[in-house]
Amino acid sequence: FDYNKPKWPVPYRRFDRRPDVDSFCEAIYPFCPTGDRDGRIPDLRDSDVISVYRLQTPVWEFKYGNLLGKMNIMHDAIGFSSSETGANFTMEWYELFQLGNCTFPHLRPDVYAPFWCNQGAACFFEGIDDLHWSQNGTLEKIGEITGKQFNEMARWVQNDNQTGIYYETWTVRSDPGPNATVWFESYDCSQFVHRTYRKLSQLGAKLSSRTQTNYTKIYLYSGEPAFLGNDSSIFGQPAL
Ligand SMILES: CCCCCCCC/C=C\CCCCCCCC(=O)OC[C@@H](O)COP(=O)(O)OC[C@@H](O)CO
Repeated sequence: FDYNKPKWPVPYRRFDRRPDVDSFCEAIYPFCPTGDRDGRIPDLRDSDVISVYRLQTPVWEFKYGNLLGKMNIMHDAIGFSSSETGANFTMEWYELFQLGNCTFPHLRPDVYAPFWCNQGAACFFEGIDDLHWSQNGTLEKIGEITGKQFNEMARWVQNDNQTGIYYETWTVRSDPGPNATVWFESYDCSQFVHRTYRKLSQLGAKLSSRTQTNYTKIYLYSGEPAFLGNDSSIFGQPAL
């Protein structure tokens, strides 16, 4: 235990590689249908000038319009537009098996521990669906970056995507008050957008929004969590 490191929030756990998904997990909609199967991101010319866009729309907007937007349940993404080629791109991070699977586990008859289908991943694809983002949300230019900065960001996204695997819907804190302790941060679409903005800023990009940007959080309030052990020590699944 490192007494110099704050105990809370518990750091998000990263992994060496993304595991195969269990066939038990079913997606209602295919994940990243028009993105590259291996998550590749095209290399742009270093001298290119890329416009960067803040994208926001209600979760499931393509199916329910502004329904969840009325409850401020919003999805966040980033858009890019190359001045040299005119190509547009959307980059977002979301669940492989939808939000419900990342918010609540399954109880399976043959498995003692709660079973999660909660992988999330980055999705990069050509095109920006202007209407999808602008009609109930936001599509705002927030800056320009060079092709070189874009390419370095792309390499960072691919490593981030191989190590940050599990979507976490809940932000867990001690109480609703302003001085609450955060026990666990969420790990969702908006966190990816924040990490990417931070990486672009580290690469020297200047990004700014003319309007206040609000991000969706759902809170779970709890006393100080105690570590109980891992699944096998808690749920005692006999060796299969
Ligand atoms: C049986 C359904 C149960 C649903 C339970 C949901 C309970 C949680 C309630 C509120 C959650 C608030 C936190 C959600 C953060 C949303 C930000 C985010 O991570 O969005 C990612 C996805 O949810 C967005 O999904 P889509 O709208 O499908 O967008 C993907 C689309 O853009 C692909 O092109």
